[in-house]
Parts: sequence; C-alpha cells; structure tokens
Amino acid sequence: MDISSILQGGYQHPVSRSWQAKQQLTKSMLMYPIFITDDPDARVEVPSLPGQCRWGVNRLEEFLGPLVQKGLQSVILFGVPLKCLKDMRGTPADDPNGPVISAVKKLRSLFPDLYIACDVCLCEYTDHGHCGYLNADGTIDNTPSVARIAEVAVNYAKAGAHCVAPSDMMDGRVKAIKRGLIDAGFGNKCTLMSYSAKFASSLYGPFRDAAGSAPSFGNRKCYQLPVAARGLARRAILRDMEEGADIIMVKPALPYLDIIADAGQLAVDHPIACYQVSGEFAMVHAGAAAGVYDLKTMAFESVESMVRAGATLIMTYFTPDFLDWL
Ligand SMILES: NCc1[nH]cc(CCC(=O)O)c1CC(=O)O
Ligand SMILES: [Zn+2]
Ligand SMILES: [Zn+2]
Repeated sequence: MDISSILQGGYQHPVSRSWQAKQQLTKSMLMYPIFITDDPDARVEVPSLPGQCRWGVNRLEEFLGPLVQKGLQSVILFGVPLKCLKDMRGTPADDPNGPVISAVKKLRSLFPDLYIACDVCLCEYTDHGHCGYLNADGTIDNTPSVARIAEVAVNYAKAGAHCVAPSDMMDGRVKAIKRGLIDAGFGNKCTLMSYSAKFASSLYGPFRDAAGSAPSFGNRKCYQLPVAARGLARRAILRDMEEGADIIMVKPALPYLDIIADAGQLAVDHPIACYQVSGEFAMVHAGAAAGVYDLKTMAFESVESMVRAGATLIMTYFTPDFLDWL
C-alpha cells in the first residue's frame, strides 16, 4: 500500500483519537438551561423532557449545589409563571418578585462563581403566548416589542444577570438592548448573547410544555427563520454583530450545523454558541429508549459534532450528564 494511503496509524489509540479534534469538548463549554417557576417550593418534572424539572427558588441550592461541585459553570434561566396574571405586555417577565429576578438574586448569593444568563422573551409572559406585542390583526408590532424587550433585559442586568440572551427575534432588539445596557451603566458588566439564527423549528415542543409558552393562535413563522433560509441566517448573524452582540447563537443545533459553520466564518472573533433544544434532547432519549443507539454515545456524537462545526458554547439539557461523563 502507498504511504499516503495510511490514515489509521494516527487514530488507533483513544489518546491519539482525541488529538484529531481541533477543539475538545470541555465542561466550561456547557450552559445548562433551567426552568424557574413562581411556586418557591416547586420541583415538578416535565414529562416530555426526561429528568428536567420546573424549580422554585427555594429548591435551587439542592438542585444546583451538586452540579456546581461537579464543575457546572453557567446556567440560562427561563421563567415559568404559573400563578401570576399574563397580559399583552408580558408584565410578569420582569416582576421584581417574579421567578427570574428572584432566581438571579438567589443564585448570585448561593454560587458566587456561577455565570448566570437570562433568556429574554415575552412569550412565557404574554396572554397570547407570542414573543412580542401584537397588532389588532395578530401581526407583530415590532417597535414597541423591541422597547419592552430591552426594558426586560436591563432589569435582568440590574438584578445581577451576567448575560442577557434575547430569543424573541424582533428586528433591532440587539441594538436596543445594547443601548439600554450602556445607558443603565451595564455596558461593560453584562454580556449580550443573541439568538441570531433561530429557526421556526418543530423541535421546541417540549420546551413550550415546560415553559407554558405555546402561542394561543398562529405560529412564529413571521419572526423565526424559515428552515431552508441559510442566506437569511447569515444576514441575521452579520446584523447582530453590527448591532453589538457579544456572542452569536444558532438554534436548534444538530440539524443546523451548516449555520454553525457559517457563524464561525462570519463571526471569526466572536464566541459561537448553539442550543441543543428540547426536541433534540427528547429525540436522543427516544432513540435510545427504542434501542436505536446508546444514550451516552449518541449524546457525545451530537454535541461533539456541534463542536466540530465551530461551537464553543453549547446550551444543552445534557449538561448534568456531561458533568459526570467528562
Ligand atoms: N422565546 C421562545 C424560546 N426560548 C427558548 C426556546 C426553545 C428552547 C428549547 O426548545 O429547548 C423557545 C422556543 C420557541 O420559540 O417557542
Ligand atoms: Zn418567545
Ligand atoms: Zn425565549
């Protein structure tokens, strides 16, 4: 055989196999999405998200303490208001006594080294379940939506969030949030991670169960990207960089590895994040339960593929598992 035909010499051992990765998956690359509800003592399982619960603020120490011990470095919070009244402007989003703001304060005092991000959106808090304000005809009213989303983001920063991550997909929200953070004195204290390329995916179902954020009518296709729209995703990434995003995110992750790779090329000097969303997590579990593959092997294959595509920050419900596995 020709000398140049031999590749297997380079990866015959687990150690040399690991060297074939340009970037290795490490614990510090993981951000754990968690659901905080407004019953402070709650611990309620989410049936469609194996092993994930809605937690009350009084239970955060027992929930996250052991994970922090194992090396958990960052979380992203989603509020799940069950008791308070939802309205057209999403008032509970930044209620000073609401789940997100209470949880940020609690986590800052419990775990001084933990990096705390807050998802910023209105769909969990509006009576209609859409991510922004609506016009009378049911379409999105972009301008007041952006103002309200920036207000919520600034209130999360004031509560102590290290990062705000707008997932609403209104046009111009990155610029408005960045301006708001600067004007409130948080320009250099709070990271802005944009869900830049967020697609209108079928993979958000379990999350909407968990967060109670399914739209009461219609869908999100007029503000989330069309599945096939690689060009729009690239334009959204460039726009968000221009508007002041500190981190660029792609969501969902595994079916959109081309977009992650594009993000890495367009935003060479930004961290690239991706979100292995609820439906992806549920799929990995369902396939394992059906005997299609081994859960741990497939969890690694999916997340290492995201890293190979160029992601250096992975938001995943597998975080507690990876803290054991890595
Ligand atoms: N602003 C909504 C939001 N924030 C995070 C997720 C999905 C996360 C997941 O599926 O894990 C969604 C989905 C949606 O558009 O309904
Ligand atoms: Zn939303
Ligand atoms: Zn959201």
